[in-house]
Amino acid sequence: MPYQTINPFNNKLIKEYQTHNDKQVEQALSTAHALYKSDWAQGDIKQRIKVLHKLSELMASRVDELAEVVSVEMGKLIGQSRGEVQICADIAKFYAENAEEFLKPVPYKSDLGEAWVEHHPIGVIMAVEPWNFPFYQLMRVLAPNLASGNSVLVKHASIVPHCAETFEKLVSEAGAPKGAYTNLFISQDQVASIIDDDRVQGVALTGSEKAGAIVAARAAGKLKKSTLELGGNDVFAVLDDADIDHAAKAGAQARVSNAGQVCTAAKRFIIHEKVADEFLKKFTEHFKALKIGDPLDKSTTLGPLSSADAVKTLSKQVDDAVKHGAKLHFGGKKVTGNPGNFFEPTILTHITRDNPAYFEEFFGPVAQVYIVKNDEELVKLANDSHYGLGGSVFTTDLNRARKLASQIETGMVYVNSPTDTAAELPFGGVKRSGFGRELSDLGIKEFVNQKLVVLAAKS
Ligand SMILES: NC(=O)C1=CN([C@@H]2O[C@H](COP(=O)(O)OP(=O)(O)OC[C@H]3O[C@@H](n4cnc5c(N)ncnc54)[C@H](OP(=O)(O)O)[C@@H]3O)[C@@H](O)[C@H]2O)C=CC1
Ligand SMILES: CCCCCC(=O)O
Repeated sequence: MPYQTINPFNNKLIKEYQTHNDKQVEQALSTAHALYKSDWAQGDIKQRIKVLHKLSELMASRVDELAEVVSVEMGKLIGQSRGEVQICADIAKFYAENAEEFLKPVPYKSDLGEAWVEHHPIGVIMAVEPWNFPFYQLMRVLAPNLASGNSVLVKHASIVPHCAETFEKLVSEAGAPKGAYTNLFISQDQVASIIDDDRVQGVALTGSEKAGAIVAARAAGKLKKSTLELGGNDVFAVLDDADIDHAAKAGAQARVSNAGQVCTAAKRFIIHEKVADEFLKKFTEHFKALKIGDPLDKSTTLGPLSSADAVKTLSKQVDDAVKHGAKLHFGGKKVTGNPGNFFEPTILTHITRDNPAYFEEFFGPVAQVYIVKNDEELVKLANDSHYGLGGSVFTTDLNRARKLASQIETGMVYVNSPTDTAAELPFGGVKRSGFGRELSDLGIKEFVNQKLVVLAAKS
């Protein structure tokens, strides 16, 4: 796949980027490994924390400029791109302020003697990242690993090379030495060869199940740990005692944010039968009010999908769903007469379990609406999924919410809010949504050696 910047708003090719050859890859690997062996990685964490503070300041001071790079390259609304840049600054700051605490030795009580667990970097980490949050996905893997002393090589998605190059420059400008973070415009075969290399000790991927399965299998074949954050088919549950105005507005936003291209977007709307008509009416009104347009125009409320292929995939999914009996309550088609990758906000109802759509993730502004009689039916439907990433429950009864949150088989559940993300909270899922956690104290420990040391009581 060529590394190209194509503006999804008008499908104009802006720039094609030169790929890296095997010699350049070896140079990057060798530099990253040498840095891991140096005092930079093995020595005082304070030198690394200083870089994260600077990186946070740099991103926070360039929100508008960096946000435009995102919106032009993958079509995110400019306001949402600004939010993405800001959370990147927050993540860098969070690890700058907390990594030392997370990685300090942990004492263990033992009859064997004085015991503690130390946290050491393990080497070069290969990261493979997607286009939908082109800076956030990079910061999510860089910040904890730079703090712990691991060197990071990244293969970013081939449709966001400007974001990839820009982020690498920011890390360098923040004072990170060469080798701490290296962006590689490489092929999938080159990724495989890098994973095979003994200097690489871990692999992190965010993306599709298909990519995750291939990359994690390659890593496992070399006995290397991987973390995967893959697709999701998150429920947005609305109980009979919920604030319907709030749920309908939050639900519409949760489905169409980033044009629906979010792994933790609300995708399956499971509504209690007592409030289904009211919810669907208000939810549909919000979809009708959406305004497609240039992501750089702040009056736009629904941007383009990331690529023409993404529109083709989504269009086929919707057509197939209807062919298998789903009812098209609203929308359903690619927007015509526009050079951009626009798809109508769409609502599908009456999806039965034998419809392929029932188990499919729709990575675009397409909502599936289901109606249930009670909480038991809700949980059964919510958990009848190959995925298990996030999910949300809207209700005024928090005890009922707590019970449901514990019963829903995902990595994250939010009550009275769509699934979100924050530096201090773990992020990740189960089942085919992947494994491992990013962010928070959990994210920094995925790729460290948690080494036990015991001073034996009896010599
Ligand atoms: N969890 C998440 O946040 C995301 C999930 N997705 C899921 O993925 C689906 C498709 O989106 P898409 O962008 O095509 O996702 P992909 O999984 O194809 O791409 C994600 C990243 O993986 C790389 N990649 C893909 N296959 C391989 C491979 N065999 N070896 C090494 N690297 C590989 C891609 O490179 P390249 O770009 O060069 O193909 C990209 O950098 C979406 O519908 C959604 O379900 C997508 C984006 C984010
Ligand atoms: C809100 C941001 C979540 C990003 C999750 C993803 O699509 O990878």
